[in-house]
Amino acid sequence: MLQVKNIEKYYGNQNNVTKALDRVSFDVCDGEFIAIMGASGSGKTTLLNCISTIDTVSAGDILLEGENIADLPADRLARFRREKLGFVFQDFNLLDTLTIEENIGLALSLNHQDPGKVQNQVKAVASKLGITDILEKFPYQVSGGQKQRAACARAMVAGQSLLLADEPTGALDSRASKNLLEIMTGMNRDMGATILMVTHDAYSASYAGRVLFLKDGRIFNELLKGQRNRSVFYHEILDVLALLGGDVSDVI
Ligand SMILES: Nc1ncnc2c1ncn2[C@@H]1O[C@H](COP(=O)(O)OP(=O)(O)OP(=O)(O)O)[C@@H](O)[C@H]1O
Repeated sequence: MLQVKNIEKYYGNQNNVTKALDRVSFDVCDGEFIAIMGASGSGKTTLLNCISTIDTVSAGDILLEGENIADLPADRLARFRREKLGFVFQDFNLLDTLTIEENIGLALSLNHQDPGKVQNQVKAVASKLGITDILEKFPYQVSGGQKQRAACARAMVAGQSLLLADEPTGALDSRASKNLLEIMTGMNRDMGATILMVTHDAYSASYAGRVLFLKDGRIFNELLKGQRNRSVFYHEILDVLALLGGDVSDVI
């Protein structure tokens, strides 16, 4: 589904260059749940921004369902993002002036879909994520955990291929975080969502099936959960983080 091939990203100019990504390559298969971890400044957000077409790579290629995103003309980018990518951010990014229902259906409405059909699709996904009772409310009237579930619904309501999550539990307390991670696991396992999640948090990463560790812009290690349970996987993630060095308190 997603091929990241030897990508590099430099910031700055000739006198002051920061290499944020250094020959990063990996593939994501349809139906995978992958976490990307690394200390602050290791390149996680840069990687996500390049995959989400918000930023461009300095070298290398990113292919989503065989299509090279660097070749997309500017006028197709917004539509590409709406149709192929779903986003879940730390700070929810819901529009305050729209109801939860309107927020979830926004990508479909922007694609000029029939309002009746939009409503049916929104209701179907909202019911799966347990937020049917808040559809008429505005974001300020619901909890952080409910907002994030609405963001998850928005991220997959249009049948988007890939859900990109940037520190999705960052603004939630531990109970709401656990609830969201269980919802995301359900979206992955039962609804076939392919998820790429950036996180500082080993507990969040332990819900994924595979964890990629970035260090200084390069892939330092990779862990596969396989048949192990989440708690064993969590401890293995902590072991790799200890090897990664740096300020461990920063990454757990
Ligand atoms: N717009 C920019 N201009 C210049 N340098 C940048 C820019 N964005 C990021 N960088 C640099 O690129 C490197 C990678 O940054 P990035 O934000 O991707 O790291 P991160 O792993 O997401 O960190 P954090 O966990 O703190 O968000 C860092 O050295 C950072 O200072």
